[in-house]
Amino acid sequence: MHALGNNYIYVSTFDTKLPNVGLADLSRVVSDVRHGIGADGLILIQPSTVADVGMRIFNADGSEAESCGNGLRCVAKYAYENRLVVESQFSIETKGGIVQANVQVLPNGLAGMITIDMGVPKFGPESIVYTGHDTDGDDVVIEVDGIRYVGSVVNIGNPHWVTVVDDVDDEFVRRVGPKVESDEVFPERINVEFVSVLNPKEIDFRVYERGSGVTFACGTGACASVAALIRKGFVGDRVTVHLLGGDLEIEQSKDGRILMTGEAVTVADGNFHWPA
Ligand SMILES: N[C@H](CCC[C@H](N)C(=O)O)C(=O)O
Repeated sequence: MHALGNNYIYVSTFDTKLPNVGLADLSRVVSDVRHGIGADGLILIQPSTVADVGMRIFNADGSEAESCGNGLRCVAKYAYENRLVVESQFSIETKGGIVQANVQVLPNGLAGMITIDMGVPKFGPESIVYTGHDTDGDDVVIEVDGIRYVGSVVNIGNPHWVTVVDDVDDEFVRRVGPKVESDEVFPERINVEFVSVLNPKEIDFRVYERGSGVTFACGTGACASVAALIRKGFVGDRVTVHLLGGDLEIEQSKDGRILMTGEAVTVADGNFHWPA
């Protein structure tokens, strides 16, 4: 499945037995377009004792993340269409907390747009694992090639560093993104977002994801970016985020919750033959 081109291999443990391998290895193999299938990572859809369904997400490098916005919308679509849940509104457990899904049901009974209530984000270096000292409120300064860049730190289940740029330039994202992602002040690494404010209701967005690199879209990154920009007064409380793969609608509720609405697409289903 994919959401705005951010694709993962989804395995439901409700009806599939996982091969007897480490999940990090499984994610690395299935994500490899030459030796596996090709994706930004692996997502497990599994039973939960504290929510209607559970999700675990592994990046292409095998690292496990706390949450995944695009993944949550695809999990919600799968859970609804495969009758893992009975209602169109239900809860999903992630390592980063429990979120609420709301599935738009189309006339044909399939899932349309999906809204995930991502909860209230936390802000600033104290909300993540950070070992540096170059901070200013929510912001953390990272030096790359002798230039100091300021970014807002947001924890929306997983960690993000959001920097405002005049123009989201691909070369800049690919050059600066990995150096921030793996800077020593972030022992657990971090997702890196580059945003350009077009007007109070629209931003351009690019991402260098922790563990997957440049992806077409990052749902948690879009949520983190809008939350950070609202705090700075740069945008209103309803923003269209223009990502490489398409648009997400992000809204902050009166009580500070971040709501993300967007697509989820099923590409194929079948059996993966683990190498002997
Ligand atoms: N790379 C992220 C996980 C995937 C997030 C992204 N694909 C999304 O849609 O939120 C991390 O290590 O926290």
